[in-house]
Amino acid sequence: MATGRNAEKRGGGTAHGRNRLLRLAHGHGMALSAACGLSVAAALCGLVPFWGVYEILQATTDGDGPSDPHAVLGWAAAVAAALIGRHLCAALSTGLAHRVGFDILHAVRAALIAKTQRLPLGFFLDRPVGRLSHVFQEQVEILELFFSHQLPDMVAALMAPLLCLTLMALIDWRLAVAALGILPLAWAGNAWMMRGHGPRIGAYFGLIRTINAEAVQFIQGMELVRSFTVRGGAGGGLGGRLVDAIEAFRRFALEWQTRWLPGWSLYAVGAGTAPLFVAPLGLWLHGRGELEAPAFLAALLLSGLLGPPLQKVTIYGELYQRVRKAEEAISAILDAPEPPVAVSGSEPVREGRAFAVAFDAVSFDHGGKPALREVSFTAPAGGITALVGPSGAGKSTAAHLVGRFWDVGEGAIRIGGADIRTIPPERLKAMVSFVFQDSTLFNGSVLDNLRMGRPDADRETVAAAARAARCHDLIAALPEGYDTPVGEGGARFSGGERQRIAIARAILKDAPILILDEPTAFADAENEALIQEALSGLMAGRTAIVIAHRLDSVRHADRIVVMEDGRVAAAGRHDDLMAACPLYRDLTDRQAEVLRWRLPGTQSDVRSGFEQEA
Ligand SMILES: Nc1ncnc2c1ncn2[C@@H]1O[C@H](COP(=O)(O)OP(=O)(O)OP(=O)(O)O)[C@@H](O)[C@H]1O
Repeated sequence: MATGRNAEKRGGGTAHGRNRLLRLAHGHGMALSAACGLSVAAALCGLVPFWGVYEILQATTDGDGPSDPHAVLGWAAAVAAALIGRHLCAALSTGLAHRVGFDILHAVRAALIAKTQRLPLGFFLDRPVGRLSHVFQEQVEILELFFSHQLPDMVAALMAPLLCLTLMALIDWRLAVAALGILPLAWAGNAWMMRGHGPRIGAYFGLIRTINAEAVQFIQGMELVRSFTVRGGAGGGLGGRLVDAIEAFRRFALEWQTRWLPGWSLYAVGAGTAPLFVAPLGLWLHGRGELEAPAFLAALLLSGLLGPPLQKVTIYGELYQRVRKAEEAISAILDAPEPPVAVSGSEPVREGRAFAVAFDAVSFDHGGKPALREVSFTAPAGGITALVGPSGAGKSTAAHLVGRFWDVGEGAIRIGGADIRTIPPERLKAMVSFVFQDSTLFNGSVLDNLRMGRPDADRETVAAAARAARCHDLIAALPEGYDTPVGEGGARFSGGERQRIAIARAILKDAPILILDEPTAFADAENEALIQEALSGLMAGRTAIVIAHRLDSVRHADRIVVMEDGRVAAAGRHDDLMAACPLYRDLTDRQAEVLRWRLPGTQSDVRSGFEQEA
């Protein structure tokens, strides 16, 4: 059975990522420990004034005056130092933790970027952009927030109640025990609040991912949205889905808050009511002469300090669950299986200017749905091979497999005799160039975009490639020439102009194999002629696989492979196929019909196509 993308699931998993938080912290252990220690020190300093006041009261209410004036002064100084020390420690802790947080933020983003360059391109075709950008942005920031803020605060919030109880026990252990009376109520509130919390956090992130994915589609499809404003039309659909996603999130958040509130209220009341347990016992002990007034007062004040850190502990516990989910999403990318490189099993690549590309009984499924079945054909070295066939026949899938967007399920694709799975990914990347129907340009100058093909190319070489791709004049006429910014996604250029720049990029890259996916699909007549000229320059001496819907553009190809339903129906030259392949004849007839219906002047006549000398 062809396995295709299913193999990805088997090889994946997040086993390596289980302790990723710990691994991320590794190397920052000293700084993180210092940040947490300083945070605890700040909490301790916050308690010193209470203890100091207690000591001072003890010393001054004993008799006619302070029994030990030096001790009183000493405690006053300690209180003052603690007030300053508390803020100093907190500031140092924050500073240290932020350094670690931003280091980790940087390291995770760098790891994600490096990983995404090693992942097969199919990984990105299979996932919505919004979902991936949510991981790169928000979820990485959740980790940064955790290390910068939450971890030191959480440690301090856990330690503060223990310190409080210790001081109370030093005053009178019975009062400390009484303060523990808050625990049953707080525990019950916490348990109530946390019911079903794990799945809800998962649902929370799921809804945010949906909003991101819909927002990206909505903005990218704005032209469509504006053109179809009719109620229930495609535009209404895109906008409507985003509105629905936002509304679903609002409903979810409100429902979650409603469920969470009673438990939280119970917990907050429970955690904050220690004085109610301490006061009656203290009064009773004081009445029996077993507890002095200053000690009673200090214990009462200390018990009042138990509530806020305990409330923080719960909030941080909830935030920690979000951190775990974010870490899981990041790990799912970092631990995703990379295309394996087999070390043996085929001939080595036979060096040469051009390489033949051979499909050998290739089968492939898209997530269980068969897309290619035992496809075999050879694209001859240095020649043009056209893939034609009805929509959904598997042409794009076959072309993508040459670049290992996904790995074949069964069979093999060979370049120059070598199974592409044995070719190191960097080498394969250098061997194959793609030009798609609608090429993307990246924010940056025209020069930056062209140099993606060859980063070390000098300006003269870049200009020569642009001349060959018929876009030099267009670029030279721009206000800053080759240094002109292209605008977001190349917005400054028409579709046809973008295609010619993409072709110049491919000329610079100088890969021996070209995959062209209908590169003239969206061009007007004038641009189409220019793109054809540019492509002729690009294809010279290279092995080209061209996906073509318009058969007239490839009638001169060296080989035409007719695909139907994931299989090769026939292969040969135009004349042979016209004689022997009814499907090809039918496709050609239908196209001729379309050309007859074309409005006069809107499109070029049947073109010369990719000429054989190309
Ligand atoms: N990323 C994908 N995920 C799931 N199914 C896919 C994916 N890409 C293609 N398919 C399915 O695989 C089959 C072959 O699609 P493919 O795009 O390769 O055909 P095609 O001949 O290039 O079609 P077209 O001419 O319309 O572009 C179709 O049934 C299609 O729905």
